[in-house]
Amino acid sequence: MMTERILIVEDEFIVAHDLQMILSHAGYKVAGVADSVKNALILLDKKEVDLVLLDIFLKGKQTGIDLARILMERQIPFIYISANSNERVLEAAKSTLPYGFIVKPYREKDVLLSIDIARYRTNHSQNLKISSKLFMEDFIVSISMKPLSWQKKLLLIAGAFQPYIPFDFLGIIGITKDKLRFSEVGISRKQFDEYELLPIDEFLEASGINTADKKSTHSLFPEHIDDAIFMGEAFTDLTDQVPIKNLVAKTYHLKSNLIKSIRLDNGDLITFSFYSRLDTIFKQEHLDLLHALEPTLIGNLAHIIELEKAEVSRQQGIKEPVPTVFNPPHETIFQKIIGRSPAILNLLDQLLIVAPTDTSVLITGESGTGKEMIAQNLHRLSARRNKSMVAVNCAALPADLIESILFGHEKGAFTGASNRRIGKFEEANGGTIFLDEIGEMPFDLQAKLLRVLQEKEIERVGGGTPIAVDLRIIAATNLNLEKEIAKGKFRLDLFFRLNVFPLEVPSLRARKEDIAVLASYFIEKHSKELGKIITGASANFMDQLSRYHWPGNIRELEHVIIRSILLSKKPELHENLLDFNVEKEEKAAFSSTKTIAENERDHILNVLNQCKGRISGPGGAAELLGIPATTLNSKMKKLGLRR
Ligand SMILES: Nc1ncnc2c1ncn2[C@@H]1O[C@H](COP(=O)(O)OP(=O)(O)OP(=O)(O)O)[C@@H](O)[C@H]1O
Repeated sequence: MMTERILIVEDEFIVAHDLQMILSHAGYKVAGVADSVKNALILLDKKEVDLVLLDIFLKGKQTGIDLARILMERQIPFIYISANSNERVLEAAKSTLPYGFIVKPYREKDVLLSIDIARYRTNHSQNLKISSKLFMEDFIVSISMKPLSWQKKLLLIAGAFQPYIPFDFLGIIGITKDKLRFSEVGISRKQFDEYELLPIDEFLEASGINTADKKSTHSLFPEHIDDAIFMGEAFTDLTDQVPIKNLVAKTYHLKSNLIKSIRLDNGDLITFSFYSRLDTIFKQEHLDLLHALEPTLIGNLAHIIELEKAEVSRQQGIKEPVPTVFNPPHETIFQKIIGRSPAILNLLDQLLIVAPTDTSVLITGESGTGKEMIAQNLHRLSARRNKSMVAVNCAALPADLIESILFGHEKGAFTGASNRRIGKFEEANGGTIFLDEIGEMPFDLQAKLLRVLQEKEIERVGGGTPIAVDLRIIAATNLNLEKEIAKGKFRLDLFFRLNVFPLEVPSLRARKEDIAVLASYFIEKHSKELGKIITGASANFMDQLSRYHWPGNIRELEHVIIRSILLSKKPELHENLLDFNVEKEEKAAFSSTKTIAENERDHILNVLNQCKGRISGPGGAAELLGIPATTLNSKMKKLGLRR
C-alpha cells in the first residue's frame, strides 16, 4: 500500500530534494515541500496529507516542534528528520508524540523503514480506536436492556468508560429542553473497580451547603459549555466561574475536566463531565470516542433517564435507599498489584487496554517500581496466558553468550557448542518474551531483535535458515532510552518499534498515597512468612515511611519492612528500627545546600567526564548542555575548570 501522500517540511534544499527522490522512487506521492511552518500550513490547507516528514529547525521563527503540535491536533502522523540529537530537543520532540525520528545523515532504508513503522503504528492506533468504540457500543446497548436500576446502569457504563477515558469523578447533568434541570449525579472512583454514585443534593448536603447557598450554587451552573478539555489555568478559570465545579474539584482534588454534551431526540441535553486528578490526561481522542458513541448514547440514554424520572415521581419526595456502590466481579483482575493512587490506577487502565492486543509494550520506570510485576500481569491478561512468559534479564547475561542464549545455536557453531541449543525466543514461541533491562542489550544484537519484531523470525547462531516465531515482546528498562540513543548505544528504529505502547510505572515518590497500604501489605505478608507476630506499626514509623524519598522504590520499601520485622522485639514496629531518619536527612540536606555556581561547576564537570573532555562537535559537552562551545569555554575559564 504505497498510496500515502507525504509532505516534506525541510529548509535545506538538497535534503528536501533527496527525500523527494527516495519517496518517489519507493512509490509514495509527495504532497509538497515546505521550508517553513507557515508554508507547510498553506500546503496542509490545500492538500490531503497522510504523513509529514518534519525537520526541527526551519526557516522563520517557528520550529518543527511548533508545527508538530498543530499536526497532533489535526491527527496527522509525522516523523522528525533532524541532525540534532541534543537531549533537550529530543525531550521536547518526544512530548509531541511523533511516529518516528530519523537522524541525519540518514540512509534511504532508514527513511523507508520509519515510514513502514509509522504506517504500522497508525493502523494499530486505528484498530485500538475501532475496538474501543465497538466494545463501548455493545456494552451500552446490553446494559440498557438489563433489568437494573438506573443508578446501576450508569455506574456500569461509567466503569466501562474508565480504560478509554480515565477519570476520578464523572458528573452527569441532564437539562430538559425547557431548561428545567431534572437530574445531576456524580460518580466518584473509590478503587480500581469500585464507584460510588451520589445525587447532587446529597453531595451538597454532605459538603455542608445550606439551602440558600444551594440555590446560588445551582443558579450559577452554566446551562451549557461547549465540548472541550480544561486543564492548567483554563481549569482554574473554569472552577473560579462555576461554584459547583469548584466544590467538586476541591472535594476530590481534581485537576482537569473534559466536557461533552449530547442532545437527545426529545430535546433533552445530557452533559458528561469527566474529571481527573492528573492534569494532562485528557486528549482529543477521548472527545472523539464520545463523539463516535453519540448515536449509541442518544439511543439508550433516553431510556435510562425515563427510569430515573419514573422513580422520582414514584417516590414523591420519599427517599428509598438505593445501592450506590458497585463492585464488578473482576475485583481480582490484577495479581498482587497494591495501590490506589491516581498514578497507579491510570497505569492499570492503560494495562487493561493493551493487554489483550498483541502489541509490543515498553515498560519504563525507575528500578524497583514493579516493572516485572506489570509485565506478568500483561501476559496473564492476554490471549497468550496459557503459554509461558519467558523472562530474560539482558543486563545479567555474559556479553559473549547473550546472542546464543537469546537466539540459540547449532551444533558446532562456535568452540564449545557441542550440541544444538534452543534460544529464549524459541522457548517463548506461542507465548510472551519479557526482555528486562533492554537498554543493556548490545548494539549489534539490537538489529537482530528488530528483525524478530518486524519479520517474526529468528536465526540460530551458526544456522543458515530463518525460523518463524510467534511471540509477543514486552521490554522494560530503567534507563532513559533517549539518552542512550543520543550516546549512540541504542537504535532509534528499535526504540520506535518497541515504543508502540509505552507504559510508565510511577516512582514511589509520585504515589505517596500508596506507601501506607504497601507497607501494611508487606508487614502482613512477611511477618507470616517469617513466622513472627507483628500486629502493625507505630504512627511515627508510618510517618517516617511516608516522608522518606525512596530512591529504591517498592523494592526498598519491602526490604525495609522485612528488616524491621526481623529486628523488632515487640509486636508493633517502631521508628527506631529504621536506619534512616527523615528529619536528620532534611537538616543535613539544608546545611549542605550548594550555591548555584557550585552546582553549575559540578554539572559541567559531570558532563565533561561523560564526554571524555570533548567540548565541541556532535555528542560533545556543549551540545549536551545545550550551549555554544564558545560559551562553555568561557564558563569553564570563569569556574577554573580545565579539560
Ligand atoms: N504495586 C505493587 N504491589 C505490591 N508489590 C509490588 C508492587 N510493585 C512492585 N512490588 C514488589 O516490589 C518488588 C520490586 O518489583 P519488580 O522486581 O517488579 O521491580 P522492577 O521495576 O522490575 O525492578 P528492576 O528495574 O530493578 O528490575 C517485587 O518484590 C515486587 O513484588
